[in-house]
Amino acid sequence: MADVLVGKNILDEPVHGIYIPTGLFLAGISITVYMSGENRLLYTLPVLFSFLAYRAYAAYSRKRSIYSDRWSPLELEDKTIVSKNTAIYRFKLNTSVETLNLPPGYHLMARAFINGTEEIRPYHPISPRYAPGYFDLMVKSYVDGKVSKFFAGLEPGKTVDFMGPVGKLNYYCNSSTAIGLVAGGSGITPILQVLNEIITTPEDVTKISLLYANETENDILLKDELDELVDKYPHFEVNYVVNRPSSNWKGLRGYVTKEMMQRCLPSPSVDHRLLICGPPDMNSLVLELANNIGWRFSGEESEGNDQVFVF
Ligand SMILES: Cc1cc2nc3c(=O)[nH]c(=O)nc-3n(C[C@H](O)[C@H](O)[C@H](O)COP(=O)(O)OP(=O)(O)OC[C@H]3O[C@@H](n4cnc5c(N)ncnc54)[C@H](O)[C@@H]3O)c2cc1C
Repeated sequence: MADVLVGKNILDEPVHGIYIPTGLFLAGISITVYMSGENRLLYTLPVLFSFLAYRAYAAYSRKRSIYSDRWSPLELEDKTIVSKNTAIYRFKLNTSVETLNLPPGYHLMARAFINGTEEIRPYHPISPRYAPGYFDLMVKSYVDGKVSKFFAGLEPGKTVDFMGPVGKLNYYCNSSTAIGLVAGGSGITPILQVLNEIITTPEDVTKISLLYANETENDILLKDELDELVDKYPHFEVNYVVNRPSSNWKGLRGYVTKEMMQRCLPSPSVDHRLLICGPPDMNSLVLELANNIGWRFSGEESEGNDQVFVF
């Protein structure tokens, strides 16, 4: 899996950090020796070999930032408030060229010690898979929540322990012709990962339809960003459904219904998939409706290739 590199950091990357300077150095020495006939310049070669040894050591001793079998503290770089109870937290990876490279639908475990007790919760990063040097978590804080409230109190410079990745979903480019996504509240996070994966892969032409349910219109997370994506990517569409809307709300109202699913999402078919992430009650309701419409699922915990997948 290839990592994205930004130009200014290309020399930090192991291969380029060795080949490019070596090539330039050798070309320079060869031309100078050829033009001047001064063979003593070849005595500079030990300098080159020392440089190569240093670059190779630096490249191979570089550590990954997150492991699946132990906790790693990562520094909060930035925090962006997106609604009254939700913020995006940007964490730094160990180097500016490392990418989290998390498959869509996979999450990280975050650990906090609250009143001396270890608390562990899962979170789905929402940044693009190959974002260099960082990843973003979007966390909704609950008044009586332990870890989500701990996040809300974090300031840049503080660290949080992470472990991962964890997950099951198998997604391959163009493996379905159309995908229906149903999200509720902060359940939008894994849905954004799948969406990101599809729209950042130019050859992926999967049609994506999102039905996003919330209590009020103020609870809709990243609405402007989602609407922008609809304008930019013709194969993506979104419908919002709000349970307690204001009188100005022009979108869908109430809880998700069978008619909404039939109108806003692809129909059940072997070429189509349905991915669902919301609070448990909403997931149960959507699965029941999906069953009525004709989607087939095992009724057990979702497996990676399931046509109907609940995160
Ligand atoms: C696979 C997975 C991925 C997740 N990814 C994200 C993510 O990217 N972003 C994110 O914000 N959350 C995500 N969550 C939820 C997250 O793991 C925590 O459960 C959430 O942050 C609350 O933890 P807490 O310790 O603050 O609350 P807890 O201390 O565990 O719960 C305390 C109280 O908080 C309230 N509460 C907690 N969770 C909910 C909820 N879902 N709906 C309504 N009230 C609730 C309830 O009143 C509850 O009694 C994910 C969950 C799973 C299973």
